[in-house]
Amino acid sequence: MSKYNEIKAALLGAGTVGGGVYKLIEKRKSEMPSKVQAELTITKVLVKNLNKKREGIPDEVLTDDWQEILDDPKISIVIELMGGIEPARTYILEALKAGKNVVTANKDLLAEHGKELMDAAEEYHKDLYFEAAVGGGIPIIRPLKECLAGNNITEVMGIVNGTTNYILTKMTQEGMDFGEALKQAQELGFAEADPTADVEGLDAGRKMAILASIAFHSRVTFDDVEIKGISDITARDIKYAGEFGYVLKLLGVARNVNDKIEVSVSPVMIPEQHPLAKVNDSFNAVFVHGDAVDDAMFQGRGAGEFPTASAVVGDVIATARNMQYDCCGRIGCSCYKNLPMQPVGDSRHRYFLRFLVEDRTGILAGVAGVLGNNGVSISQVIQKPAVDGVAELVVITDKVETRHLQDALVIFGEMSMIREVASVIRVYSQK
Ligand SMILES: NC(=O)C1=CN([C@@H]2O[C@H](COP(=O)(O)OP(=O)(O)OC[C@H]3O[C@@H](n4cnc5c(N)ncnc54)[C@H](OP(=O)(O)O)[C@@H]3O)[C@@H](O)[C@H]2O)C=CC1
Ligand SMILES: N[C@@H](CC=O)C(=O)O
Repeated sequence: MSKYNEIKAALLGAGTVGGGVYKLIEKRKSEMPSKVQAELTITKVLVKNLNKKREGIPDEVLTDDWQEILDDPKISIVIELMGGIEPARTYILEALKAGKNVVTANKDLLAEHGKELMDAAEEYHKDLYFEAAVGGGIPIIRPLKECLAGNNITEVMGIVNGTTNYILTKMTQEGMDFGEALKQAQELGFAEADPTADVEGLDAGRKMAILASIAFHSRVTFDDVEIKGISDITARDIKYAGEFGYVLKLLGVARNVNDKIEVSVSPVMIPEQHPLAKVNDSFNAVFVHGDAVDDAMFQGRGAGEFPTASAVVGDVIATARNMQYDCCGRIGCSCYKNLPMQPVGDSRHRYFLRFLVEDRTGILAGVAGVLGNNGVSISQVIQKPAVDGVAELVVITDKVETRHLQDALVIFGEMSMIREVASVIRVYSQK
């Protein structure tokens, strides 16, 4: 019989991440007494389908009955890895109310109901950790909440979705088509249950809402984030990016500009020499700018079984340690400000515009005229010869207020010389 007491935990979900967490806790089992002065055991695993074969998880711990976990007073940590809003939200609230600590990787839930969950954790003095919800295996939540707590953070920016970074990397480096790259990302366990959330930027939007809330101490929800995904990105856009010396990435940007917050997710052309341009495959990277630390960068695998399990198990160990010292619930909600959001039209960016135009003279002058009349100046141009009567004109603008570009786009839509504005993509520029 062990001299240590036993901390019992339950897993909700045994998919990509849940399976990884079970295996990683088993792998570290013998070291747990040294790490947390207790044995740590997963005694129950909640799943939907009891008949599915689970590699590495014994059948006897599986259950499809949440009540069995909730009613078990010996289970003191609930690890939610089912995903989605319901029943995850209800289960977490019930677990906290029943006096159990919670670890989750569920960004969908936190981006929408973060305040409600935090309030419940505070009310019942329990831990609610969610390191894996942003950046997979990268430590970023606790560094922001704890290590960087002495800073006034004004910018958080980075690549926060592994699936889209994998897709864009494969399209750029191997000329792979979008569908094939997405299929591979799904097979590798990076993608969400519905990969639309990845491809359309929703997953990254949820993560940026969570990061911005923590960084700026003001609640930002998913609805506050301006979002554009990568489903419209074509091989031609990627090729032109290369011609101009850029690499295309799905970038999340959160800024506090004079106490107004702007948060966006969109494809951005990044200079080839920028550190983010070299972050490939399922890797994520997050830049943080604080008044004391200056610039800090966090990089690592942003998705997948064991990178994500790494963050979840770190949270479970932190919770177990807090339990030993009776200090659960010490890191609660840090949103003590109520800052307004900056309207999207006010934000300033450079843009890449790709036009399909009639094959005749005067097109560049016409396009430049409309842009100029709306206060948009051009910094670079590429014109391609016509194929089947349609020519291509590509311009990169200087930094403009987004509303001015939007006004110009309306006028382009009415010009007969312009067949289509095929792409409008942001180009990276310093603050
Ligand atoms: N995959 C990744 O790389 C990352 C995922 N995350 C997040 O982690 C969470 C889990 O993701 P992932 O492991 O990929 O998801 P999966 O789809 O692979 O697994 C989900 C698991 O939850 C179970 N489940 C779903 N709904 C219910 C329910 N109503 N009752 C009981 N069990 C249920 C499923 O059961 P069954 O097996 O029976 O179907 C399955 O075991 C999500 O919130 C996701 O956003 C975070 C970071 C990275
Ligand atoms: N689907 C997500 C998984 C991790 O959060 C991603 O691809 O980043």
